[in-house]
Amino acid sequence: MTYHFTNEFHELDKNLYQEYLSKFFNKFHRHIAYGTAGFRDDAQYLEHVCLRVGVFMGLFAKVDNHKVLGIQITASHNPIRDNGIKVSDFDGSMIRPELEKQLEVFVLDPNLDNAVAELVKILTGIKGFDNKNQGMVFVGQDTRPSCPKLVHLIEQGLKSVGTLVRKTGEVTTPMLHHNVWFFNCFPHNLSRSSWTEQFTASYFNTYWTFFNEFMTELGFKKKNDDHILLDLSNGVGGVRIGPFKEALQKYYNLDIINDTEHRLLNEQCGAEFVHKAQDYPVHSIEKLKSYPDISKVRVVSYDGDSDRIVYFLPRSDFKQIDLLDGDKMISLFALYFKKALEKLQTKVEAVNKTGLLNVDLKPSEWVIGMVQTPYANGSSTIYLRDQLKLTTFFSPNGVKNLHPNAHKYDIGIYCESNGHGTFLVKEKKTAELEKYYHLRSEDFKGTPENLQVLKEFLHDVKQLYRFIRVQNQCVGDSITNMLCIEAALATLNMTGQDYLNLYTDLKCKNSKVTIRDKSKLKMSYAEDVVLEPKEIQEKINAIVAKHPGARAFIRPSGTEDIVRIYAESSDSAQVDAVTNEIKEMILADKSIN
Ligand SMILES: CC(=O)N[C@H]1[C@@H](OP(=O)(O)O)O[C@H](CO)[C@@H](O)[C@@H]1O
Repeated sequence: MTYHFTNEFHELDKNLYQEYLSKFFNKFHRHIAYGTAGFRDDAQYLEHVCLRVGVFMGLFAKVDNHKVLGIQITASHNPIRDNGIKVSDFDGSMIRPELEKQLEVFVLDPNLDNAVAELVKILTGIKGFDNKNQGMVFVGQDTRPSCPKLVHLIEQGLKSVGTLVRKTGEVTTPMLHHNVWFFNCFPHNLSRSSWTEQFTASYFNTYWTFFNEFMTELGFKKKNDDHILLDLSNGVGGVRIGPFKEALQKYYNLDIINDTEHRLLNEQCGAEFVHKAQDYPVHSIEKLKSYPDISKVRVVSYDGDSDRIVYFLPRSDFKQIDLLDGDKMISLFALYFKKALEKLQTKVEAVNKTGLLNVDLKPSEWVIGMVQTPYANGSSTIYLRDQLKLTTFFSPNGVKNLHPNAHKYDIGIYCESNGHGTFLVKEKKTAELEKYYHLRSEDFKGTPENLQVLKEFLHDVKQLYRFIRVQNQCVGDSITNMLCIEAALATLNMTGQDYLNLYTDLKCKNSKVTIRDKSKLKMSYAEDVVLEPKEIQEKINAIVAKHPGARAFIRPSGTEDIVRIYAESSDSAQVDAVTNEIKEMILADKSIN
């Protein structure tokens, strides 16, 4: 194989690339796709992929000489032997769709010259691209043993095209995305040569500052018998929770389990386990038994890289849990925003009558859009659409699909049922609120009644602004979602039980089955109808028709070599029956086996 990078590429090291490529390409013996959340596989098959992703991102980084891109090595909820690669665009969100497709082509092309030439053609069409630029990429990792080697290969790929690398060490995936967003999009005093820990510290400083202000303004006081028990899935969250753990004691009695045994990553613990098994994570029961009043406890589980979160309420017999999943979380956020906007509208009208301020905010016109996947519990959609009267939209699975759909609304709230999601508020809307953030009623002159109206308006507008700033809007983030859930519950004066009672979940089951070739299944846009082979969907329809009130679908997983089966109904026996019948039908079907 020969490589003809042009000399124009800054500090190009062809030999370095050649050496690594010959060593690792032969291990690359199977098709690898950019799945639901980036590349993911058994770590031993990712060496070549890392090298290629490094070259790709190194070239993409040359679009901007002053900004940075990000790469995170993690396989999130997967077993410890797996690993994966997630990539961040300049705005801190997942890489733009056109380049995501190209990245897959780039990794699979056996001819590197070809791959580079094609990529450069595309990058040339992006404003700012200049192959003499020296880009920079932040590279983070989770706690898996395979990470150091894969990070090293990413680094070699980046360096081979002359791009600068800043290794941020063990960080959660949302922290990596935050660091990129913060450096590129938020006002700060850092430069590319600042200490890595200064970027990382910005994460705590940004979100904690706004949360702390929010809770202080609310007058929230710690209650002695309320406890939060945090399960960190033995993942990278355990490495980075420290400052939050300490600071949060101001408002909550917070205990942490499953934070340091990294070799037991995701085993019987964490958000994926709790969501799928609907069971207590390991070590939680002993801890729960030590609390005086279990009805006052909320258990919170993060996944391995801390981008997903679920809550649950324990029961006194420790046999079942009451799950508060991603659908419940966004229902709470929707309720918070709906009430906050309604209240703010009345405050705007009142303050405008005082003549002290001329406020041009129109909160009642802001559009809140809810984006869910077909895995969303049917009851949540009914609550959001019929009770809260909000727009609901169904997107394919995977944050990369939900996120852009949520961008269409003034406030776009999205989440996968498993707890992966966030809310997005248009920058223009956030700026409209920010205008009032530094105003103080003490600096105005007027009657006491008018000043009181002004004070109340400023309180509400600032609280809404702070709430928005507590959220990491790049990707789903367990830490910031937890802060937002707690801030919303405190504002709405809701207990864990009130949160659970927002609506009653239908019974549901997520199961998996392995077939010979999952790629034979061609799916509809939202991935809940099998388009090909047609007969499979007909058979599913026939099974579901036998169980009135049930809903079920199958879809090939984008992160594992399996097909997922989802079934829901108000009757759990029916859920089991539908699941089993679909499972048997799939295993017996010759067209996919
Ligand atoms: C049903 C389900 O839980 N699917 C998960 C899972 O994707 P699959 O493509 O279904 O394997 O992993 C993704 C990445 O973590 C997550 O975004 C998604 O929600």
